Amino acid sequence: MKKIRVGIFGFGKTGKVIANEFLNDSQFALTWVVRKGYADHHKYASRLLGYEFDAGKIFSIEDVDNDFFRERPVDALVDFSDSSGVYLYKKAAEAGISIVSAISKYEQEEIDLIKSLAKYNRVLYSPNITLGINVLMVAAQILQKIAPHADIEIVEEHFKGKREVSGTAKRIANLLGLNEEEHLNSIRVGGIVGRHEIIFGMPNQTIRLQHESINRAAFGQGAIFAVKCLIGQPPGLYTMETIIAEMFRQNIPVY
Ligand SMILES: NC(=O)C1=CN([C@@H]2O[C@H](COP(=O)(O)OP(=O)(O)OC[C@H]3O[C@@H](n4cnc5c(N)ncnc54)[C@H](OP(=O)(O)O)[C@@H]3O)[C@@H](O)[C@H]2O)C=CC1
Ligand SMILES: O=C(O)C1=N[C@H](C(=O)O)C[C@H](O)C1
Repeated sequence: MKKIRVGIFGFGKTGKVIANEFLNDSQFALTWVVRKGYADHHKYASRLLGYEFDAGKIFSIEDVDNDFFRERPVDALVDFSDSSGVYLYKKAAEAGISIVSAISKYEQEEIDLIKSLAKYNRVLYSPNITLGINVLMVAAQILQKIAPHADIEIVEEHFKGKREVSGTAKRIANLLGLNEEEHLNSIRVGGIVGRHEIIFGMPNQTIRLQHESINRAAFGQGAIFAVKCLIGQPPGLYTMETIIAEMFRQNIPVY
């Protein structure tokens, strides 16, 4: 069976784990990895991750010229780099490559660029690409409608070095119509990969919806799920939330 060819932007804390998940999935062929600098330039991500075969040749963003995507065709580009990577998407989209962006925080200009590419290509954007957090986001919106008077607070916990507020938590606040300044609480401790909790406070009961990524492989499995979802789809802007919401609709229990 023809493998799904994937190229990855980013080979940092998360990108390395994402590359490993794709290398471990026989349905995929990791074709290249693009990173910002020249570290490990033209080495293979597979070898750096301990495999005995060559896959995922490493390039720098400086190598991504007008012919890069045509000379190294893939079916999907998976981005775990930096918001600046979005400015390379147009070349990929014009080469017919589906785009899965897992960048957690974009400025409006970058969102607008992604929307413009979605007019003629498949683009999936997800600030948190785990299956679990997107189930939590859909469930929270349903719960808010069921209990419209509940007090709601968001707590996000990440590793000590994460400077920015969680893009996931910002997205949750936006979905629930909450003021981030007032209802989003950030904690930075140790090596926490990512934990998000939405607390619904009512007079006589509290409901806590919580998701914890205990290994960055969760993001890799989410990216694999996302790439597979885009196969065969028409051009458009997709999100994990819309895909999971449809799965909710199809699986609501009937009593
Ligand atoms: N949506 C989701 O579920 C998740 C999203 N993320 C997001 O992924 C991003 C990366 O996170 P993390 O791995 O921790 O960050 P790191 O800083 O550890 O790694 C960033 C990587 O991106 C590379 N890079 C930077 N700029 C570019 C560019 N313009 N083009 C290509 N590569 C580039 C860096 O290259 P170099 O090595 O040369 O410096 C590095 O390899 C963040 O935005 C984070 O929020 C993370 C986890 C989950
Ligand atoms: O930087 C990270 O690691 C993560 N970033 C995303 C965010 O900011 O929401 C998603 C995940 O929580 C991990």
